[in-house]
Amino acid sequence: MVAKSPEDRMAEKIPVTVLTGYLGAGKTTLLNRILSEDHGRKFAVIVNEFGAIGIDNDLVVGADEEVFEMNNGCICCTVRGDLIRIIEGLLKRKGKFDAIIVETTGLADPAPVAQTFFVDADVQNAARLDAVVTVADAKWLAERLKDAPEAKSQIAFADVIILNKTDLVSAEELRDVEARIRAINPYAKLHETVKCAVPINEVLGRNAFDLDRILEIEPQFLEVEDAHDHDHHDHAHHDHDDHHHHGREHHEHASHGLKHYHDEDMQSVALTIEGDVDADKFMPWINTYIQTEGASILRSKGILAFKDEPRRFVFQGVHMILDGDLQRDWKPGEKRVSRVVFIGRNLKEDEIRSGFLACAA
Ligand SMILES: Nc1nc2c(ncn2[C@@H]2O[C@H](COP(=O)(O)OP(=O)(O)OP(=O)(O)O)[C@@H](O)[C@H]2O)c(=O)[nH]1
Repeated sequence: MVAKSPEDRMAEKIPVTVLTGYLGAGKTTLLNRILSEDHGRKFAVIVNEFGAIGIDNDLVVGADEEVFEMNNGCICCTVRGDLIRIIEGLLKRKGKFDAIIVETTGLADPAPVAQTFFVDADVQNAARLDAVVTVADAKWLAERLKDAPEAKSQIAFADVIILNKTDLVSAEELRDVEARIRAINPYAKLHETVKCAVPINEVLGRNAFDLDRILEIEPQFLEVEDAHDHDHHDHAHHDHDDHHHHGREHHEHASHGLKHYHDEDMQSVALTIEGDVDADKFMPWINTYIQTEGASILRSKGILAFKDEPRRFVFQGVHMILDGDLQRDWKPGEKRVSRVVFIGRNLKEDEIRSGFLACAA
């Protein structure tokens, strides 16, 4: 038997794509595009979301794919252990799929996520980080670069950048945002898109993650600390039916020797009605609320059971722009519940709660 070259061993490792991008940029849109394409490959998908209510998982299409959900906080800190466990579990079933895709929450700093593939020995032996793919919102990125350090880190760490929603900006605005991206990351392959329309081969199988470049940005990338104290920023609270989640200030902390940033001002309000909602009450409420409070609501999503409607109503918004339609039927045996989640700064939680609960049918 001939000894295997390092290249051969590399090729045998399962490629992992980390899909990142700020809240609402289009990560799920890209993921769904990848999964719906006739690619003949089988993916395992890991989805991490901030809102703790399991809506993202529901919005991912794909009959064949296995979707693993991680809802208990941000992937870059509290649940990194979960990420390692899920990946180790997947690696034991090698051969069942061709690649792993990790969709992080919009609020994750990708550095510690990427680091997972270099500091955990079992993961490192069997998986390789293929690329960090960052979806950027052409309309909002410039604003987020000013007030959200995660957004900047996502751009800095990207091997591939999908500059999405170009339909929402002028040619001049597009040049401006592109220049801002290039000032942070001159290396990444950049694609301008509407609805993340990009050939799948531009996103997967890139073999693009460049450790040397990352060490230039983040010299401590490979340093590992044993002790790992997260008590001071346990930012997921789960009370009764509703979940909320907040902090006070921009917060920087070290994890595994790596500095990373957290926007502790960001909060989410997630609410559930155990049953139907009256569409004639809900639609005017959500439209008005989003128009008046959209500046502070970065992201909104919901899956609703409308009275006398066999299909699920799914809506989502980024600031003031709302999308919603009736999608598939509620399945037999599937419990008709109505769930919404709002993510933003200084959310008026009581107002949102009373407004939503008043829409119950
Ligand atoms: N106008 C416009 N809207 C888009 C485009 N791409 C996606 N959207 C819409 O933007 C919203 C957010 O898209 P998602 O793919 O859910 O974004 P995301 O990054 O997964 O969001 P989070 O997981 O909440 O961070 C949805 O309503 C999409 O339909 C685009 O190119 N143009």
